[in-house]
Amino acid sequence: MSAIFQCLEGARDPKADIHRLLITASGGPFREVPKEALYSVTPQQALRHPNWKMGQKITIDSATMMNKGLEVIEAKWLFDIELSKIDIVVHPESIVHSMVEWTDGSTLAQLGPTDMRIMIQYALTYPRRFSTPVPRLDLMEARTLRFEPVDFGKFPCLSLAYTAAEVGGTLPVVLSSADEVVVEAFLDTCIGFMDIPAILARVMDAHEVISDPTLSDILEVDRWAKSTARSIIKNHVRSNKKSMG
Ligand SMILES: NC(=O)C1=CN([C@@H]2O[C@H](COP(=O)(O)OP(=O)(O)OC[C@H]3O[C@@H](n4cnc5c(N)ncnc54)[C@H](OP(=O)(O)O)[C@@H]3O)[C@@H](O)[C@H]2O)C=CC1
Ligand SMILES: CC(=O)[C@@H](O)[C@H](O)COP(=O)(O)O
Repeated sequence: MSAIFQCLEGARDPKADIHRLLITASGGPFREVPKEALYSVTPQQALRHPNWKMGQKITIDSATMMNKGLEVIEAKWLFDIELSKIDIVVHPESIVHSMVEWTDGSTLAQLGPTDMRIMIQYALTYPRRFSTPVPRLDLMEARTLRFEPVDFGKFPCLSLAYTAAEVGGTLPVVLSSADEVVVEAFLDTCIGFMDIPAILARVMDAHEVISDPTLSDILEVDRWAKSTARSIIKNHVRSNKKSMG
């Protein structure tokens, strides 16, 4: 989001002049793994992010690409941009941290080393910029910047996030809260990697959306989503045990 914010700096009328936001995603550890293999990947494999050293939850979210889906929801609200103007592009190098394409065909990109300390420092020092201990980006070393389309079929969490963003109300709460529980269940090897989107879809389907929620509605929906995810996981584990005899 810092990258988008930086690309928007100085724009007189961003809402009118933006053609689309391009949020970059590394593609995670399974970018080149065939979909059928994802049913048997382990938490250890999912935690091996190719570029970023992050916490366990966000690292699994990067592997399912839910992290990028959550960023789409963030961007919609942070920058007040309609969903149809928010695209994701896979960029394995994680050097371009996102881009803004303008109505005149220009595209502004924010590049930098793959290190969050720069983005966090800029959030603290804005509008000034100060030196950091982070090694500088060397494009002569990077040489190639690749961009690939997102595979929505392989990463169903992305479509769930776009659906939550489209429907709005309390559905993004359900997605985010249930995701916490489901990711934990995967890390605890209670469920498989591809059970993550399957269980999230079931929780979302079971939810009656409140379109204009109060804070207490949101807190209650957070509780409901986590409890519903837990009971689906419990039944899932129980039926797995039965099928294994
Ligand atoms: N790391 C990165 O490069 C990036 C991170 N982010 C975002 O930053 C956030 C943190 O990421 P990261 O540091 O990697 O994650 P970690 O899992 O390493 O850290 C999460 C931290 O949040 C705390 N926490 C979790 N739940 C709660 C809660 N309910 N109330 C208060 N604190 C809580 C944890 O505390 P405890 O240790 O006690 O569980 C832990 O200290 C995430 O939202 C992630 O999406 C975004 C972009 C990049
Ligand atoms: C650094 C940052 O903002 C993370 O959100 C990072 O983008 C996660 O990696 P993915 O691009 O693989 O989700």
